[in-house]
Amino acid sequence: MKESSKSVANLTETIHSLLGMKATLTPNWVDSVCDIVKSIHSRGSNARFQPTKLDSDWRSLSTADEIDKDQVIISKLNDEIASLNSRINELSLRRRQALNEYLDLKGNIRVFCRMRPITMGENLGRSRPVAAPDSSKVFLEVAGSNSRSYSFDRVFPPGSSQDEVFMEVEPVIKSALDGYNACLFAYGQTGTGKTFTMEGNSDNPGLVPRTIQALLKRASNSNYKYLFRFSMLEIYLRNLKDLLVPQPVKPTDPMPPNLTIQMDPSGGIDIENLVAIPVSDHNQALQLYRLGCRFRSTASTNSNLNSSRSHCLIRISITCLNAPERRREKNKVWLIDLGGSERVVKTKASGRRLEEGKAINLSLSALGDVIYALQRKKGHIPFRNSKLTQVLKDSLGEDSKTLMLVHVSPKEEDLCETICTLNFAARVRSTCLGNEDPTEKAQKEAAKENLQAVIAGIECERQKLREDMDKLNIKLKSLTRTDPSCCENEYLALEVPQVNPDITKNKIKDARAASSSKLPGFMRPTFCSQKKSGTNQPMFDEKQLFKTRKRRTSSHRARSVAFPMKSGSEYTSDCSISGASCLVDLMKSTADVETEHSIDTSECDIKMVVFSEEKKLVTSDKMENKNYSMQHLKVDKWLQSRESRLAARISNNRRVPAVPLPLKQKGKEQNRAESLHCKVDAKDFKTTEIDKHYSKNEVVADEGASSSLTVEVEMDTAQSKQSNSLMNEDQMLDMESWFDASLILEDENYPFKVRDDILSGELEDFRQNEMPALQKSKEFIHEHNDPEEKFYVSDSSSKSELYLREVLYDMNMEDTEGSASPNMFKIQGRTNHLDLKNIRALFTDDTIQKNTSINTQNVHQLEGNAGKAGIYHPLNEKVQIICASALLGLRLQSLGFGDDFFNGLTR
Ligand SMILES: Nc1ncnc2c1ncn2[C@@H]1O[C@H](COP(=O)(O)OP(=O)(O)OP(=O)(O)O)[C@@H](O)[C@H]1O
Repeated sequence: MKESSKSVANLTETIHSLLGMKATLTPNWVDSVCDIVKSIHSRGSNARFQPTKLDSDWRSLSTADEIDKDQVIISKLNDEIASLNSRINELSLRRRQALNEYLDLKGNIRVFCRMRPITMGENLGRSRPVAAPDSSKVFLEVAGSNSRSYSFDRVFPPGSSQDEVFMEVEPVIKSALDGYNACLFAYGQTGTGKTFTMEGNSDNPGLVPRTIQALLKRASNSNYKYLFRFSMLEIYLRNLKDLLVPQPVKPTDPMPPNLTIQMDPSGGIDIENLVAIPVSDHNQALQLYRLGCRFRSTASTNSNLNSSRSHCLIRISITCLNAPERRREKNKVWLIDLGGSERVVKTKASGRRLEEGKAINLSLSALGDVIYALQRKKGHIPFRNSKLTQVLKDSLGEDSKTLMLVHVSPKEEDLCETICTLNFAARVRSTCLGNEDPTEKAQKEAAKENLQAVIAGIECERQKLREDMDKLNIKLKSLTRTDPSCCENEYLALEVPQVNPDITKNKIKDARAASSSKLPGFMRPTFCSQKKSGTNQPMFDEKQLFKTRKRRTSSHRARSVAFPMKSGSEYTSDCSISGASCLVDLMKSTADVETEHSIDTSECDIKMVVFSEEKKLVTSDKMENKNYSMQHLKVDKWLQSRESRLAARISNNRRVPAVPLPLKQKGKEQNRAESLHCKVDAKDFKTTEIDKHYSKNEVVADEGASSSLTVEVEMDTAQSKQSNSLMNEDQMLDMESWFDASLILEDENYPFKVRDDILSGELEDFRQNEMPALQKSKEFIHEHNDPEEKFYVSDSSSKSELYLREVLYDMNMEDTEGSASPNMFKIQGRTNHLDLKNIRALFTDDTIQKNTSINTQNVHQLEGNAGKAGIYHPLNEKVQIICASALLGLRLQSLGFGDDFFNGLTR
């Protein structure tokens, strides 16, 4: 049965292949096929093959009526679709070649000129200095005999519409779909309509929305699947800024990372950290574009109330694999709204405006040089002269299409700027009126027209074939009851990369780590420099991205003030500045009017656009993000509490290191200690801490030796080494945490009481994390407790003694080489900087210093008050000598103690 099902499954394929060889069919073969079919029917298989005669070709099939008619039709349809498909591909290839030839004839670098109309309220002046006598010439009327005319690939007079402009641009867009890199520039004096051409308005959309629409529409009509990714950045004062990353609003807001230009081995340019968002829908792309526009650096100038102070670059990356008509699998289209060129002599700009103007002019000049060099096919192309040309290096070469839309003002007062602009355009185009040979020009025109006709013919034929294919697909669908597009093997299953902030963040982090790890230490960025440059911030800060930043409401805007600029400045126009920046700016030069960088855009806006069509993904990712966030929250919480604890300690003037209790407390506390040795999770944390300390130092208050005032330190090197070898890294860490927590304060009734405020926050952490480890270490200490290795201190052990004990303790921790370490110093080899800091703090603490200064005078004073709680007991001379020697030997100074302390001990 299994075998028969298999043969049924294979039958279709077998028959198809046999039908494909119908020319060589023999009656015997036909009979054998019919037998197979019959045998299948007789076995009751669910195959529905009803061979019938379809056309004359099949009359030879004696049992044709048993062949499934549907299957034959389906196979025929598939064949026809496949042949149509290959024909369309062939035509596409021919069209690409023809288009490329056409664009070559037109010039890979083409220059258009658009003249801005006179806007409402503008004074035209006495005469009209700029005129467009035909569609390729601009005539400039200058006083005297200096009138000039300039030639362009196309001139758009003042009344021309956005549609007309786009029609001329469209071949470049088609070329971009064919796999060529393309650049579209809007160049011109400030206020001449560059942004209008590129962006347009709701009634007259500009080149950017039209280009996006055209690309998406054409791609949807293609046989292949395209992936588009949208990026937007600006070059402001020689810095690259990603416009799709939320920009800081307040000075305290984190800076987005700086973008850097990278060149891959194949010469391709990549902008590191630049966000590229996959777009599949026109509206989605437009929303991103609008969001990016809101982050642009703009300011009010004399010439334009809303002047762009940077170059705005939109990059549409196109990926399409295996399409034969494409030049390369990945290419990009750049749509660039250049900053307005300015004449500083005229604008009299100063301060930031001057800087901005200078930066814009320099990069425009660099761009002109590059295009000029490319036109002249020079050996050296000066790409490195500006960030703009560096970014566009791989999109401005021979194999790319470049279109520059030069904008001029119709006003007489702008004549100088217009001349500059037209000269720039002429240089870029490398041709002026009169330079071209008329015969050559006519031939070129004829060839262009011919190619245009070829392209139109191909497109028409392709369209017809496409329609036929669509019809066949519908028919096939009705027969197979499946979506033929799914079966179309020509379509590539392009996996659209999802924007995962975590991945992006990690990628950037890794990349940074990798790049910085290659550098020697002194060249690596410090924390401060990173913070300054913003590189320490993740590109997609999770908190930032998912947190709704408060939008500036209209009331907030209303609080912005409008004030006139100082006379004499170029900013005679009123400038709206937010209240926050107002005072600062008034104090500065008025020329330094705040450039508006980021307005009214929240991260949520971007998120909404990016994830609008990927809600499912977000939902599933959310869980991961949540877990991730929770983990981070835990760590953050821990770090915060730790920081606050440290801060509290540092600011606390009454801080003393942990010391064992004086004799009079001994009995009570020893009992507590004993009870806690058995019960580690006791509720009384204070006692636990104290007990821990006892355990740590193995200090035993000896009642019998209460008046001896002797500290005996017995050192057993062998034992010590053994102990050290037994203490593992975890235990060391636990001990460190534990020491960190063991701060106690003086109190009248309970002289060495654990500070509740410090420890309360730690209690839970301690119970959960440190207690088990502590218990382990305690057990360890008890296990290795040798009575001979104990510190013997008097009942009335003073703070001084105990302080020295602390010093010795820390010293021994520092002295990893020291062979004379007592067994009790089990954390040898690890520097406990926190404890060290605590001890240092003693010496800077007035109150404590008074009591703990170890000099003879103080010792005598303290001796007199030995019986009183809270007063240090004088030290025995012997102890002083031992300790001083030990301190000396163990490089006290390397611990950071000053000479005062050292002298005090040795005196
Ligand atoms: N072709 C046009 N039709 C109608 N209005 C136009 C046209 N060109 C420009 N404008 C208007 O002129 C003004 C200035 O234009 P726009 O802001 O686009 O200049 P710009 O060259 O981008 O200036 P900048 O370089 O300072 O940013 C705008 O109000 C715009 O609407």
